[in-house]
Amino acid sequence: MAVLGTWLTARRWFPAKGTSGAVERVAVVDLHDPQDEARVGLHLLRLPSGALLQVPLVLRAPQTGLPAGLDPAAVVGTTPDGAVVVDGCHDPAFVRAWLAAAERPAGPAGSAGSAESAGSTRPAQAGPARPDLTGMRVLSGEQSNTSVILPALDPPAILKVFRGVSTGANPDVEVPLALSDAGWTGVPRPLAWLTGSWPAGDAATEDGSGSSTGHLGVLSELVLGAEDGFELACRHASEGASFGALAEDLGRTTAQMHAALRAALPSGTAASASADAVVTVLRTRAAAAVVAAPVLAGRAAAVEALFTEVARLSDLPPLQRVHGDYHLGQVLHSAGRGWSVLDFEGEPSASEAERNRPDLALRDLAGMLRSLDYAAAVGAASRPDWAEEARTRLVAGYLGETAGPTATDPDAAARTATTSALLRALELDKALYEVVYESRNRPSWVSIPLDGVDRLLEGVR
Ligand SMILES: Nc1ncnc2c1ncn2[C@@H]1O[C@H](COP(=O)(O)OP(=O)(O)O)[C@@H](O)[C@H]1O
Ligand SMILES: O=P(O)(O)O[C@H]1O[C@H](CO)[C@@H](O[C@H]2O[C@H](CO)[C@@H](O)[C@H](O)[C@H]2O)[C@H](O)[C@H]1O
Repeated sequence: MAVLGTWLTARRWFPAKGTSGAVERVAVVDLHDPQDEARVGLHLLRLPSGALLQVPLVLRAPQTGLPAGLDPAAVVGTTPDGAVVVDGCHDPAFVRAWLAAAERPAGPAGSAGSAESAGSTRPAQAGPARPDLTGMRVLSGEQSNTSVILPALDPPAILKVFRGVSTGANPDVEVPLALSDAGWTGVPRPLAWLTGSWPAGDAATEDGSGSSTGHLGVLSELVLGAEDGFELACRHASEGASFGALAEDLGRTTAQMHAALRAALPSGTAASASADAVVTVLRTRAAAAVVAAPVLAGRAAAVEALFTEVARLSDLPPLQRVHGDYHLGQVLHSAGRGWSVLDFEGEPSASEAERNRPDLALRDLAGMLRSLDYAAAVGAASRPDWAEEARTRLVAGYLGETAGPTATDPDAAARTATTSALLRALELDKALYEVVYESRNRPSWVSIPLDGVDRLLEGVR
């Protein structure tokens, strides 16, 4: 822990910025690199909040030197006995050890049935004996986790190391696996995943073993020639180019994702949501946001007034499994595949129960509407109607693909009004979350969601 020191707290993926309290190591999952004597360990650190953080490290004896091409900035420090400590995600020894230890689906995609949970007994296939790591590189973007691109693997892949680790199946393994097994091609196929165990601490374990098991990372098919949705949208905004057609297509992909989620992971609650239950969740989240970001305090009464309108709605749509943190940075666009959807982990700070809870599918659409607003701001959209056009086309694409209200439907007007009231409330909910997220992570961006909050509250008394 002394070696990690300030290196740890300065990482983009370190989630406890601005909080005090000790960070302690609770376990090390040891891995073995078949080609190197280095010690590869996945260090699991308990944060003051109780959450577990994964930090893969490679320790090398001083005389052995560093692997060729290793970024010198990946060296974290030196232990008192002289071992060089390397940030594992940058070190080929870690990737080889990970690939050797990971589980893989038995047969071709689509033949293996439904997704399994962490620690499953899905028959494993062996990993490559000598994986080709040529061109390996760590993504440097705004990520809560850490991803390593492995373009020379067969097939080309991306390894995502989960920084936040929790007991049980990680939705970012379970959901894409279920969607691909069900034949939906809008998600990159998971190729392998790693589970690990650690002492459960005070928590009671189901099997009485005193240890917890959970997913530590996933290797997925790399979408070739893909552009990140946020960068694509920002570029269109700054060039004054319409994003309408791409947004409409994204709306259709989103509706198809929701249909695939309903089919692959039925939620078991066919019943519609009650307006009271929806508003209770909205109020709880808004209250937490106001505590975390005092800049919202003056808006609390208007927020409550908008939510009260939702409490009056009847005939809400059924709940289902959703993406949970849907924004332009979670979708890729490529010429060959169109839109692909990533990252089913939900909001980074959500509890496991919150991530798996059936929800309103419109929550995802609302997230994407917020993201178009971000793209207009970050890309400094030169056309005043850029965001409005993209937003309208996104919703049109989505509703056109769902069995939404039709001209012959006698309740069409009422259902359209319910959809738009829910979308507005869910967009506000996301914007409040974003104010907290930006205050903690990118304070200079906080005005983007704050402007969104104010726009959504316009005219609300
Ligand atoms: N299968 C993939 N193919 C190509 N690029 C990917 C793939 N998965 C992720 N990426 C890239 O990695 C970035 C981060 O991935 P993501 O799963 O959203 O991680 P995080 O949860 O840390 O935000 C994406 O924005 C995208 O640029
Ligand atoms: O992708 P993550 O699961 O890590 O999501 C978190 O980080 C996102 C930032 O990368 C954050 O998204 C917010 O900023 C985006 C632009 O960078 C914007 O497109 C999104 O609409 C906005 O919410 C996300 O909220 C957070 O959970």
